[in-house]
Amino acid sequence: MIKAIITDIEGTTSSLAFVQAVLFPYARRHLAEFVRSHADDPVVQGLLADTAAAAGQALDTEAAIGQLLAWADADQKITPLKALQGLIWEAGYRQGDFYGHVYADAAAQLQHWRQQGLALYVYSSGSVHAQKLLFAHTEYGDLTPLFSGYFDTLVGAKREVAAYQNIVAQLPFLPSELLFLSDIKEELDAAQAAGLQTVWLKRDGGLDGMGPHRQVGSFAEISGAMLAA
Ligand SMILES: CSCCC(=O)C(=O)COP(=O)(O)O
Ligand SMILES: [Mg+2]
Repeated sequence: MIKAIITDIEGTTSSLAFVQAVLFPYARRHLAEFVRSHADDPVVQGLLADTAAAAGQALDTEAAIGQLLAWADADQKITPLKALQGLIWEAGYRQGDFYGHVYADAAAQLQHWRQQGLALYVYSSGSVHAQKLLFAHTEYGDLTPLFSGYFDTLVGAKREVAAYQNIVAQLPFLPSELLFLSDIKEELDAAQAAGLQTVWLKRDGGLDGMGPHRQVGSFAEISGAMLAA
């Protein structure tokens, strides 16, 4: 029986288009100026050091900016880039430049599950800070009170089994009591290999019922029977 649900964001609770066409371009547009204007901020300095280390570069602000932009263009889920994106989006949310997109079916079902006593968690490549910002600024209001915890790439990459094992180690549930929701098959494969139950969100259709993961087109199709299994 499922006791807790862990959800992905992009393509699962929230539209791919919002992340790809709103969030990522906003962060890219402001990245160089943000880094230069926060060069004295110890948090940003730490992220630049992490960038140089990950890239095998000497520590240099302009070289780090170039590397971060290259990772952003390739949608590389490198931890210092994801952390920096979160810091840049904070200003965007605060100024009302955009809302955090959450599908209506996801907002409704998350509230329903919470009322039923299920624990809810997020696992996204976006930093925990970015996750909280998104769910705090939705058109349905602040959804962060629904969640008991957040995980990002600090537990590992989403296609690696070890990441899900690390999450399980931090939660008071058996792996089989956890349901992981994602739009990416490789993430679901990794979660399943760690013993979690899985549901594949296929929001663009193409449900074929094939393979090891149950498939749905929206959160509304995640039935009580799936949670009782
Ligand atoms: C936290 S919102 C931005 C999502 C993001 O940065 C990203 O890379 C998408 O990753 P996900 O694991 O949610 O598919
Ligand atoms: Mg996703």
